[in-house]
Amino acid sequence: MTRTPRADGRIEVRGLSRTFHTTVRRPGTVGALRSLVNPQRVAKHAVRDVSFDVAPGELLALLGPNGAGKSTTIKMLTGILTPTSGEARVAGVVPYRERERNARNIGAVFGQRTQLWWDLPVRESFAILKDIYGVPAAEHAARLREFDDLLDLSAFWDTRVRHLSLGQRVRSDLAAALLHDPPVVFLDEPTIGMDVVVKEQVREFLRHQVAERGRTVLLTTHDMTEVERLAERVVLVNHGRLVVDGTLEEIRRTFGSTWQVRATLADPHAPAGPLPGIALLGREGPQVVFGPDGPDAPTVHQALKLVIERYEVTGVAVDEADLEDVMRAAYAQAGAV
Ligand SMILES: Nc1ncnc2c1ncn2[C@@H]1O[C@H](COP(=O)(O)OP(=O)(O)OP(=O)(O)O)[C@@H](O)[C@H]1O
Repeated sequence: MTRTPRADGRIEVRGLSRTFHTTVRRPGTVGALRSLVNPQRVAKHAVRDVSFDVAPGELLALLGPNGAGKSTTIKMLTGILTPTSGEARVAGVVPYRERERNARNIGAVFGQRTQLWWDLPVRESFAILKDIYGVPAAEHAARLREFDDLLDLSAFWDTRVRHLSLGQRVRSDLAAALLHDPPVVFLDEPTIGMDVVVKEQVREFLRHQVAERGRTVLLTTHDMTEVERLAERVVLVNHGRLVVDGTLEEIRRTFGSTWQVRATLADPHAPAGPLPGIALLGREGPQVVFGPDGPDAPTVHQALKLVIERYEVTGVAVDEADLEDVMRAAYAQAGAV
């Protein structure tokens, strides 16, 4: 058995901002010449005054449209970029001040590119990482066994990285990122382009790493199924700013209160009426339809429980707003800044 990580994997982000300065070319030949002599500088505020916390052992999804500032935030937390202002701590370390110390506490996987040695078989990359991080041999072997059980690595770990399929490569990257047992893991679109079976395998692995190993995970993805399967809490960013921070339940309640609970009553003549925060939307014989009533309406799961407790039912069905629609509503309402 591998031990659970000892360092406190908390992530603290306070007023974090990052501005990029780039030069733009003026149009036309004269413009190009002018730009050579007097370059036109423009400021891009990629991340603006962002604050949030991730508790040890929590999986948080950092969501936002293309260009919202997610990767720039992760780069500051991994120590690759220095913020323009604000502060961040990852497992107690300021990442961009103490890059090496931070590297020992974190694992990072960027779905679009590998951190493994392209020309080496996967297992040799693992051996090099073991030496770099000074992982004791028995611990390394035990962890590899655990990762192999969950990710089926041995089927391809003697293959050179350059010959791996995308799914095999990302599974190898995940294992490589966690071999030194970091308390904090950053995943930037880890399952992009994977087939559904491999995606589910990777999600199961991540659930296991959070629940059984107590790792803190910060995940970016554009895949709402992934968010529903993995995340309890979500931070939404848009144009570099944080626009929503809440649990999926809170976000659904605020931006997607369009659920319906349809129940079939055992007695078709039994009286039916509203419940606290729940309106009776319609009735036809034994079929009754309930929906949310007001801003303090319960979630669909709570409503389902209340309906079943209150009425004797022979069948029940639930319609819930699609998470994609909920997020669109969240951007439209909260993101219009
Ligand atoms: N090195 C850089 N120089 C200049 N501008 C940059 C640099 N890196 C990022 N940006 C800009 O900062 C903004 C935020 O980019 P970022 O990559 O953080 O977005 P993202 O939310 O990760 O997007 P995606 O979902 O497309 O990956 C974008 O407008 C991007 O063009």
